[in-house]
Amino acid sequence: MKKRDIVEFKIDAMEFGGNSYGYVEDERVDIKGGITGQKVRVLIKKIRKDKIEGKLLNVIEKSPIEKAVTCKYFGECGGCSILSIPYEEQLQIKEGQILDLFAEKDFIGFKFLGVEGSPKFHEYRNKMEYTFGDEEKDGPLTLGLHKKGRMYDIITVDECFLVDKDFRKILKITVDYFERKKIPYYRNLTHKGYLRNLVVRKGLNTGEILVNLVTSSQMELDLGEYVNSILNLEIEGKVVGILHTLNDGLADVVKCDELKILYGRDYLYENLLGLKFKISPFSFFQTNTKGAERLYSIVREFIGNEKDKVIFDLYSGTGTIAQIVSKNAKKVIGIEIVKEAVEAAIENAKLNNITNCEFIAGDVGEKVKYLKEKPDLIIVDPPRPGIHKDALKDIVKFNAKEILYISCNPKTLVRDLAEFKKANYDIVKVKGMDMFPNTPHVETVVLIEKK
Ligand SMILES: C[S@@+](CC[C@H](N)C(=O)[O-])C[C@H]1O[C@@H](n2cnc3c(N)ncnc32)[C@H](O)[C@@H]1O
Repeated sequence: MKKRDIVEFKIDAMEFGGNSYGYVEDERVDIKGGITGQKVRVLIKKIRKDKIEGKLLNVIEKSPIEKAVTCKYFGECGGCSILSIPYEEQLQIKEGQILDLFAEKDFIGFKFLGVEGSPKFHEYRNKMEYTFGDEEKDGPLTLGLHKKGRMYDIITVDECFLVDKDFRKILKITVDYFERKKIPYYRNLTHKGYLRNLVVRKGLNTGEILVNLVTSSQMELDLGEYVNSILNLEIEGKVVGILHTLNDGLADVVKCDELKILYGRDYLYENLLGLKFKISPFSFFQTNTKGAERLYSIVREFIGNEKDKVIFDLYSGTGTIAQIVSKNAKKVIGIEIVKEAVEAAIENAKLNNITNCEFIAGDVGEKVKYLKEKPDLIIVDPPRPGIHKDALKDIVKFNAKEILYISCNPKTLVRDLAEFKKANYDIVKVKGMDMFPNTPHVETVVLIEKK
């Protein structure tokens, strides 16, 4: 086998995160995407001593496990890559992936409670970040998701069932409006153009919707007519704010240079487990509301009913977990790097009449070592890269009896658990919660205890 060869093989197994592999003449080839049992055509991209990497060109034969009904964009769109696998089997695959990763580190003797399915399998997302573009050179304006494996081609996904009807209607009216006006989209190659993203957020329990149009500052456009078209839409929810974010950053990510409120307010409210949360446009909030209610209930179950604990909530976002566990606590201290999320957390605690939570803005790696309290329980919920090794060293120094680790990446989770094990922590309980049906991702909750 050599670089640029095109090979065909059957996929042997899928790994956590969406990669899979198969064998060509006893040599393992790793690819992005793919489902166990599919016969695929693959372009060999890299041959290294320890690894051969290929690019999936197309699926020649479906896998026998692909029995579920898919959507019209399946196979072309980069989202929902395992939609064709029946949901029960998706959960089994995720369970196997978590257990494999734990086994690779020789973790044994813990209670594994399986992977719980999301209460909603379709229309579960409360936030979508759509991109403006086109599907073919100089074709009509599109607004939606990236085509699979293509950086610059965008498919309009106005029939996508990851979100509810309101999202689909807002997307459709937006793309039609700007196509009619012939407004150019921002091209990432030349950095010229205006329309960049449309971010829609909805409180699934309150019905409140926030629409955020993200553009460059290369044009000055009167957006009054667009705002009215959104406000006149017949939808189930209620649009509480229409925002205009200016972003002249070169990277293809939503970043805010300036935020203008075109209508209403720049936040929405969501209710979760009897608490009210104010969510600002750029703060982290779990994207599967019904799944988040289950995830946080698992957190409550894992920490038990013992009262008067001192709890740290590290990587606290808008303070959801801190407030949910506050009933069991004498005091909760949250640390979060996004300043506006901390401001929202403080406001949220006031809104919920919670007086025993304190939130600190900053990097866990810098702030945690200065905390004076002695925690009984430390909750960590880091982003995908996991806990920075220096922060982990400082966390361990607190000698807390229990640590509850919530992770959206079981690979970095097991890496960090191995460090906690070295510091004399034992894994007690593990449970997966599927916050992301039809995608290769899964959330894992782990309780560890000091020996
Ligand atoms: C997976 S989210 C968890 C948020 C929150 N626990 C929740 O359930 O909504 C991870 C959070 O960590 C924050 N974060 C990322 N790196 C950080 C760091 N070095 N220090 C503090 N917070 C960080 C992110 O902004 C994000 O809000």
